[in-house]
Amino acid sequence: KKHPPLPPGPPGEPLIGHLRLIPPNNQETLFYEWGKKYGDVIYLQFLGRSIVVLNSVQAAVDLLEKRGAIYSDRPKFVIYETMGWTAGLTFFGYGRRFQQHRRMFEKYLTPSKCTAYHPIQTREARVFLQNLLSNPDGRDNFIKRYSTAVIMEVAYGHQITSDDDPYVKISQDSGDAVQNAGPPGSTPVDLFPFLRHLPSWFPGSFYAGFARDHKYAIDALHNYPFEEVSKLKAEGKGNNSFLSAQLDEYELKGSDSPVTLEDIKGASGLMYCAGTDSTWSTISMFFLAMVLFPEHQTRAQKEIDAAIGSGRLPEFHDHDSLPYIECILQETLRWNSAVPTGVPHRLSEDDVYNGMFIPKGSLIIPNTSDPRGMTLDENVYSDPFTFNPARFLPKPEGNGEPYAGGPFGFGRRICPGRHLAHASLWIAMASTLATMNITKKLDANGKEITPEIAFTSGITSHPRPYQCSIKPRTEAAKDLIVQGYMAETF
Ligand code: HEM
Repeated sequence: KKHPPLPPGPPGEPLIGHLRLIPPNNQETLFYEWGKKYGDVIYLQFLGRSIVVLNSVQAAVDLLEKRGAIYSDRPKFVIYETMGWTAGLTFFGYGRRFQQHRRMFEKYLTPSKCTAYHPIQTREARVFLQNLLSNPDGRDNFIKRYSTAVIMEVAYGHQITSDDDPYVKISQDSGDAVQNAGPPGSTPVDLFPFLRHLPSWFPGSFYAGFARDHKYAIDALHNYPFEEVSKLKAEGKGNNSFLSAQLDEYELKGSDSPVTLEDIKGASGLMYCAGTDSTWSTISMFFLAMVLFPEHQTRAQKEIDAAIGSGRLPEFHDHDSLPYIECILQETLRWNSAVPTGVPHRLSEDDVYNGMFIPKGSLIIPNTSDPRGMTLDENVYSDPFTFNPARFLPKPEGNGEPYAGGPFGFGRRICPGRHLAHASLWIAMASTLATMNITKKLDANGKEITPEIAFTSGITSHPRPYQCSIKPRTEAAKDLIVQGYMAETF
């Protein structure tokens, strides 16, 4: 059949295409390099499977949003399925089950519903500050604990009070499993599902073995909270959570319920999983940015001092009087966001874009929020590698540049947790800036240690471990942290 030419791309090898050219990790960097050479839309091929990488927001909006009816399917996530993700929205194709799960999430996570979770976020932000005060070197663990605590309470109504809590273990094991499961939807096993049946030493099968070994963690994530909340409900003590609300609706609708108990388990497990690592990673990026670009920290602190003084901690109602904090949040998402190559979409019909033929079944990878991808577009962002929150302020104070499109995905699959995520990020950032100074650590010779800008690879990307010094800004700030913690937890 005659069709227009495929999008441009690097030459592949006979039969195997680009199989050997695409690295298993940090693919986004290579995609960006190819994008600069071949254009915004590049075509790759793995043993006959088409992959299209989108390197500009324009192309992603044109295809994933404007043509959402055919670009919202997902490829098969064989690795995640093997691991036990059989009822999670992220992994559903575009169809009835997708619509049902999407409704469950959207109904529970509207901007106005999300204001009901502010007290949880505020309390956990205060606990976070107290933890930083007691042990600044535990920063990354405390960020993780904060992100986990918020989403765990929203999803399951469970409040973490100690590290021995069984939910903490479940969260650690499931987080490790997801984080190390390879590029989502594009490992060799995802592209050639027969590999899942071969032993993990067989070339290309490694992630299938990994998935089998970690299924226990994903099963526990689905079953344990479900059983705990069901038990509470049986005792007439249901809690205020996504899981409990879904069970209430299920009971109310009885046999007319459009979803099953498996759907409810899957949706709550996914909410927990999708919301934890991404928030944790984004707050870690924020700390890294504050160490490397201290001038913006100083400017934000001046803004906080002028707007709310130094006699109390920030609250959500301060949001509109702290525009620079919002710019810092947005710049963190642009500079280095948590999900660098998004989650791949799948094209469900042949399409033609700007004279290029995109075949049905292509895996569409939006090279989104990484600085090496769309947000590095020099036509949109001046000096794009530099962390500069002022770029968003209107001219002449700033550059009037737009917030990054893409950190939360695109079109009909855009992240349904983005309002909750935004609030978690905002209160953590504002509270930290109001009370702490984040600076470079000194080595044994008194020389500053400059953290490297480097990231892990996986469905979410974290800064590689780095050191920094975190100290209260003043004695008064220290008192505020302690008082805030006591007021929230006793
Ligand atoms: C900073 C935090 C977060 C970031 C950067 C982020 C980013 C993303 C991205 C890039 C996608 C893929 C969208 C696409 O396919 O086009 C996504 C999907 C998703 N996110 Fe988030 N997310 C965050 C927090 C959350 C939270 C807090 C929740 C839940 C409360 C959540 C739930 C989901 C779900 C369920 C999906 C799958 C949507 C679908 O397939 O239709 N995310 N997220």
